[in-house]
Amino acid sequence: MSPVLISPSILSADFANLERELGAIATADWAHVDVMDNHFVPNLTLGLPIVESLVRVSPIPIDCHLMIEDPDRWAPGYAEAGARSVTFHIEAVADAVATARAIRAAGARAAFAVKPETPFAPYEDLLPEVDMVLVMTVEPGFGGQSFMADQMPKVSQVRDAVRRFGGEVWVQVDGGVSASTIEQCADAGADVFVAGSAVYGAESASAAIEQLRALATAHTHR
Ligand SMILES: O=C(CO)[C@@H](O)[C@H](O)COP(=O)(O)O
Ligand SMILES: [Fe+2]
Repeated sequence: MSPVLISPSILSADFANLERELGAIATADWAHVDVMDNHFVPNLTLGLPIVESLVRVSPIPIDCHLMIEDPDRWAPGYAEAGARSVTFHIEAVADAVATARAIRAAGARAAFAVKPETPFAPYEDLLPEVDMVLVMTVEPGFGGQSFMADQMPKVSQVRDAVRRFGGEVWVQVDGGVSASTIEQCADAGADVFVAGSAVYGAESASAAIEQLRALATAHTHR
């Protein structure tokens, strides 16, 4: 297995042709699906019925990023629908341990995400309960925003905490990740990279995926 995972975000894809758009990223590791409810974030995308359909036609596993209120209630359903990984926001969840356990019990990898202004340190004790931590490198809600380099110390902090913990917890970055920003993410300790506009905005999605993979692999510490 490659030491890094590339997870293109279909938020930048053509929503009228999602099966074809998933086919275009078949050489990636995961397909990142941004679920937004217009409450936790000021944008509305798609929900469970569409994720169920995407799981059926996707050539690669689905990586669900839930930007929704009350993930305690909804997140396990995305795991039951067949998503490989389900990420809820720590700012939205009431019981992170119970939600992560319910996601894992339904057969998916569990993860929590932190917004740019949310510190990681108060949640370090959750590491045994999850398979990944997502450090947002933009304010959640929209694709195509500028990368926030000031989040790199937080990525390093998560990586250091994972080393101390000693288990295998992946560190994901999401927002503004491109050929010009991915190396600093890998240097800081990220190993799962979400990229929307950098992949779907490229002339060739597969060439963009390979370029991102090569750059990240050259800078990873995993
Ligand atoms: O979760 C989000 C936005 O909230 C992301 O997954 C974006 O979809 C990434 O898009 P780019 O910043 O890579 O264009
Ligand atoms: Fe996302």
